[in-house]
Parts: sequence; C-alpha cells; structure tokens
Amino acid sequence: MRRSRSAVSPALEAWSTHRTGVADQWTARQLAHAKGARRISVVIPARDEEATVGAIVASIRACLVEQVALVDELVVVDSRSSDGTARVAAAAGARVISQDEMTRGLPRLDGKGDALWAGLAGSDGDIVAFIDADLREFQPHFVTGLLGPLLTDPSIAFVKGFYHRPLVGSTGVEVEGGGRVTELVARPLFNLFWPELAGFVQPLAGEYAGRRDVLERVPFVSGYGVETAMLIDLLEMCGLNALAQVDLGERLHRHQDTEALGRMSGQILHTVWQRLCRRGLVDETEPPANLLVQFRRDGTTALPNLDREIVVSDVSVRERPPLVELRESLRGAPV
Ligand SMILES: O=c1ccn([C@@H]2O[C@H](COP(=O)(O)OP(=O)(O)O)[C@@H](O)[C@H]2O)c(=O)[nH]1
Ligand SMILES: O=C(O)[C@@H](COP(=O)(O)O)O[C@H]1O[C@H](CO)[C@@H](O)[C@H](O)[C@H]1O
Repeated sequence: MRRSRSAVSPALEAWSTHRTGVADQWTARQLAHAKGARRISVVIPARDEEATVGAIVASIRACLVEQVALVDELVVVDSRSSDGTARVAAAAGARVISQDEMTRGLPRLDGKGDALWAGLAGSDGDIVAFIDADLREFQPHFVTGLLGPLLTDPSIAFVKGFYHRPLVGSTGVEVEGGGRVTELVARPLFNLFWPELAGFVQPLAGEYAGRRDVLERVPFVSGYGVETAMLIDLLEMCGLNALAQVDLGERLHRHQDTEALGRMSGQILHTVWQRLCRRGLVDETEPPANLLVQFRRDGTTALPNLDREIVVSDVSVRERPPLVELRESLRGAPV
C-alpha cells in the first residue's frame, strides 16, 4: 500500500532546523566556562535501580564533577526502592534523597512524576537535568548535550534529548523497536492535539533539562504522564521557540513489559484528557474511567471459558503543584 507522505509543515521544518542540536557540539570544558555563576544539578529518579544507577552516578561524578567542574550537584531520588538503590547511589558519589521524606506532610502520590518533583524540590541548581536510572552504557554526553543549548542560548528554557532506541529483548534486538508508548500513543496524541510539538523526535524521553525558573512554574503529574504534561505545559507557558531538542545518539535501557506499558499509556491518556479539558476541548463533566482491565495468561481461569487472570489497575493521575505555588502557600500558612 503506497503511504501518502504529506509534506512536513513549514512550522515544523523551521522549528526543527533552528532548535535541533547534536550532543558533540559542546564539550564539558566549554560548558564549564559558559556556565559562569550558574549552578547545575543532575537529578536521577530511581526505583529499584541498584543494577545501573551506580555506573551512571560514577560516570557523571568522574567526568563532569571531578575532571571538569560542570555539574555542581548530583542527586538520586530514592523512589521507595526495595533494593540497594540508595546504598549503591551514595557509594558512587550521589546525594540520595527520599521521595517520601521530600513530600512528608503532603498528600502521598505515586510514580515517577512525584519522584521528579521531589528531586526538583530537593536540589538547588539554576539549571536541572533529569536522567533516568535504568540506562545501560550511559555516556556523559547525555548530560553535556542537554546542557549545551541552555548554557549558550538564553532564549532556550527547556531541552529534550532524542536518540535511536533499540528494543533489546531475550530473543534479540529490534533496531528501532524501542519507545513503544511514544510511537503508539504519545506521538499520535501530540500530532492530533498539539501539532506544534510534532517536531520532538522523542517527546517521552526520560533525559531532559530546563531552567529552574520554568520547571518550578509547571505542575508535575504523579505517574508516567509527567513528560507528556511537561511538554504541553511548557509549550503553553514559554512558547515553542523556548523549547529545543538534542541528538544524544543511542539509548539502551531496561524495558518494561507490554502490560506495564498499557498502564503507562492509561496514565498518559488521563494526562492528555486533563489538558484537553483545560482547553475546553472535552467535557470535564464526563471524566474517563480510572480503571484499566488487562488479561494475563498465567493458567488461572478467572471466569467461565476465560483461562486468563484479570488484572485491574487504577491509571488515574494526580499532580504536584508548581513548586513556586507551594512555597507561596507555605509562606502564607498560619504559624
Ligand atoms: O515510581 C517510579 C517509577 C519510575 N521511576 C524511575 O523513573 C525512570 C523511568 O522509569 P521506567 O524505567 O520504569 O520507565 P520506562 O523507561 O520503562 O518508560 C527510572 O529511572 C525509574 O527508576 C521512579 O523513580 N519512580
Ligand atoms: O518512550 C516510551 O515509549 C517508553 C517505553 O520505552 P520502551 O518501549 O521500553 O523503549 O519510555 C519512556 O516513557 C516514559 C513515560 O513518559 C518515560 O518516563 C521514560 O523515561 C521513557 O523511557
């Protein structure tokens, strides 16, 4: 079947042309000079990542703290890990903070977005770079590539990484098979409802960086909707020209199974629905259901003729408020 390839929109071509960079445009030494008095924080959300977090922390510390004084603060957020994540991260040279400690006294929320919000609250850099803790073969250019535009172009407030994403499975590697939720859920949603964002190669990339003054003015969606919400909210707050992307090469990470990505997709759809509500495009008096029913093949017979387990998950999401709003409300709190 011949696919009709519509021409790329002039707006997408223009944005991509002057807002897409490549990591090796900047060296750590150049950026250490360019940063001046600005402080740089790297925040790594980590849940049960003892197998990989140590190498990531050690690489950043050796190359971007000790060898070149670019990164001022290296924070790992222990997101209710049940393994040795905190111990491994601390031994490798990170300052480890607890998601639960950082949010004590606030409503308890779950998920990556809450861990990221805790990391932003628990760090002090003028520029903050977020790096996932499950990366394999991490290279320091993941950080310098994200920082390059932010330290050299004052008109840029936020940078997403992008990369080739092989899907590494037990039977082999599918060269461009990774980013399954990106390709099947997020990219279609962004193209349909926020076409200005269609130029982002990896809108769900877990590696991104921004100026604190903008990151503290957007809410953080609690679960896996955090990247989706952040792009939409920063587009609306800063405009597309303040957003950029950098080619980081290739990313290898631990893959979740399809069932888990189904739940991730449910959280992203909830996140999108909430933002469509704010635009008045959907009727907020008719909210979507919160529960996702999935079927797991494990030898049980849940119902007559149904030799599958029925798995029901709550895929609703909540939000942490922008940090600036929380601080103002705490300042005004009665003594
Ligand atoms: O409740 C959570 C869920 C995830 N993560 C971290 O967020 C990053 C991305 O999560 P995951 O690898 O599960 O997402 P995927 O890359 O598979 O989409 C990883 O460093 C996780 O350890 C976290 O800190 N808290
Ligand atoms: O991009 C995607 O489709 C998902 C799943 O990636 P894979 O199919 O496991 O390579 O991974 C991303 O999405 C999450 C939700 O936004 C982010 O939190 C992850 O950091 C990112 O890896």
